[in-house]
Amino acid sequence: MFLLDWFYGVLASLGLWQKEAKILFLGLDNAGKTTLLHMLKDERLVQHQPTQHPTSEELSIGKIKFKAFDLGGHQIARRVWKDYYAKNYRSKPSFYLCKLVFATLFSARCSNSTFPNNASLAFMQILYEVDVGEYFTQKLKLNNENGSEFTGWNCYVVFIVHVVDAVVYLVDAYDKERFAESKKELDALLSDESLATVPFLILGNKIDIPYAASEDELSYHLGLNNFTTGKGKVNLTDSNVRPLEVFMCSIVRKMGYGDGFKWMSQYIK
Ligand SMILES: Nc1nc2c(ncn2[C@@H]2O[C@H](COP(=O)(O)OP(=O)(O)OP(=O)(O)O)[C@@H](O)[C@H]2O)c(=O)[nH]1
Ligand SMILES: [Mg+2]
Repeated sequence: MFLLDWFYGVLASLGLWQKEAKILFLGLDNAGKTTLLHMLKDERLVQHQPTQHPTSEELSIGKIKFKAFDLGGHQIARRVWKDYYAKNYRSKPSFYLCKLVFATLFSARCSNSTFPNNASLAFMQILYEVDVGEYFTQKLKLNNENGSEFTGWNCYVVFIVHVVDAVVYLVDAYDKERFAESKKELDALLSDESLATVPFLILGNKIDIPYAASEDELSYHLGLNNFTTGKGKVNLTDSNVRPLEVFMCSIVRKMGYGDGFKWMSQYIK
């Protein structure tokens, strides 16, 4: 499995190995989302047709999930954009109480004192792709078909659903005429309550093209000068500040985005 090994290697080098990252790739049409996704997936440069209608693609390898949304730049597609992340993805952990009857499934394996044990919690995590929060159990006396009594449990679990871990927002740094348009869409994302705590990695792509914008120029036009939180290791845990940084890159030259992902990975739990 050369490809898989290689991919794990890449994810490790980007700091994402062993992280359950759900990352949205957003940005105007033609910014390079699909190119980046496929570069991360198989290091191949593929020419893609522009996305005419909003589409999503989820890559899942091991514990890592990339969820990519190519949302097209035309007006109709953009109206759907907000609906996409607002309805389907909530960044803040949302809680729901789930009642699971594990009597038949786990009672044989658990002693009274250890249910739910690590194995059953891991099972729930895998089954529901969530973190397990608080839980409490209720002991039950149950009967087998043959009438004999055995102990079972109702287990009430609060699942923590981390729906989006980060947003990678791509901007075509060469296409200066569309900076205002890109800013408008980015502003809408940044001011949306449902994405309030989500780290944003802004990638200024296509710097291999002469006269592409510099980082300063792009940050200025996107209105981010006062909002970037610092490259390198910056601890923002107690600050209530959303991690946000701009990294310039060229996906075709395979440069720049690696540093961005490494920066972002420190904010993915
Ligand atoms: N010069 C240059 N071109 C790039 C780079 N990255 C992507 N492109 C080109 O930009 C164009 C758009 O790339 P896509 O990946 O299809 O863009 P997208 O964001 O998925 O666009 P939509 O699907 O329309 O939303 C393609 O022709 C890519 O080859 C880069 O780093 N440098
Ligand atoms: Mg695309």
